[in-house]
Amino acid sequence: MTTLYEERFVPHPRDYARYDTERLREEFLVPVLFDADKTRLTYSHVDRMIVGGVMPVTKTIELESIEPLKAEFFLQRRELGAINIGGPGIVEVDGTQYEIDCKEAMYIGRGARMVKFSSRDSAAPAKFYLNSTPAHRECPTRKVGQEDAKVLEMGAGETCNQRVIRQLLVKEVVDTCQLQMGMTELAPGSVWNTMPAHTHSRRMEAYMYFNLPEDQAVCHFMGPPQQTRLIWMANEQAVISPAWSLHSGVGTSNYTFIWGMAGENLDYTDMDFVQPNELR
Ligand SMILES: O=C(O)C(=O)C[C@H](O)C(=O)CO
Ligand SMILES: [Zn+2]
Repeated sequence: MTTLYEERFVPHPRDYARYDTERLREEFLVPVLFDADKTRLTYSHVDRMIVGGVMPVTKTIELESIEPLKAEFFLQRRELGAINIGGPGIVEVDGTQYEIDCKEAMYIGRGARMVKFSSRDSAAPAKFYLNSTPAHRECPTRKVGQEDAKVLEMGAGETCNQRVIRQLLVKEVVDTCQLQMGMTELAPGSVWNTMPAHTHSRRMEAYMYFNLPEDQAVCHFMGPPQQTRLIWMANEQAVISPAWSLHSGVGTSNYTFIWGMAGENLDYTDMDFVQPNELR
């Protein structure tokens, strides 16, 4: 088996408030994304986003449909974003090859039948982080490099949240149905992401932390702003944030993360902010 998957359902915020540490992790944390020569997928019923990873080492990995999709091929009714966080890689879509280096993205539109992932060098394998959502129309497949990103400078050293947001798959850069993705890099010495925190009940979100030293951790905050909980996360793990939850984190060291969203609109700026002194 090249593809391993699991299915997650939608927790209610009233039930969430009673979860213990283990249950919180079972429902929201995606602990393993990358496995040599495998595709790992988590099908969340939160806006039906699939969060996953492909790490081709010794072979080319084809994106396979999974049983819950009941589809002839993976992208029959879906769109896909893939961001490489490893060594140089190649994404092939219906016979066309795209060279995807570290921190570069691919958007693959609905209807693409054959998607393949490979690495240039098995000693430095590519690691493609995937987000996929249902799509109602076909948008053109294209590569999105760092130079194409819309860049936002956020935060300040004084509040330990200085960071650069690179919006890769957003409506100003690429045409998508509902998927948005990008990458946020913290400045050295800054540890807080997404602070001040926000919610956006119009969209769910998934975060994937990387470039975090193996012996360090990110403490990820979630929940309604008046009832927050935390999940301790390691390098290259993801977390699912339902539309009722905020999503913010603090690291014991420097890190970068990829965010991906799906839902009602494609308006990145549509957020309801919560100031730090309002959180509970
Ligand atoms: O550091 C940040 O702030 C973010 O990266 C915020 C995310 O992009 C986000 O939550 C978008 O809704
Ligand atoms: Zn958000």
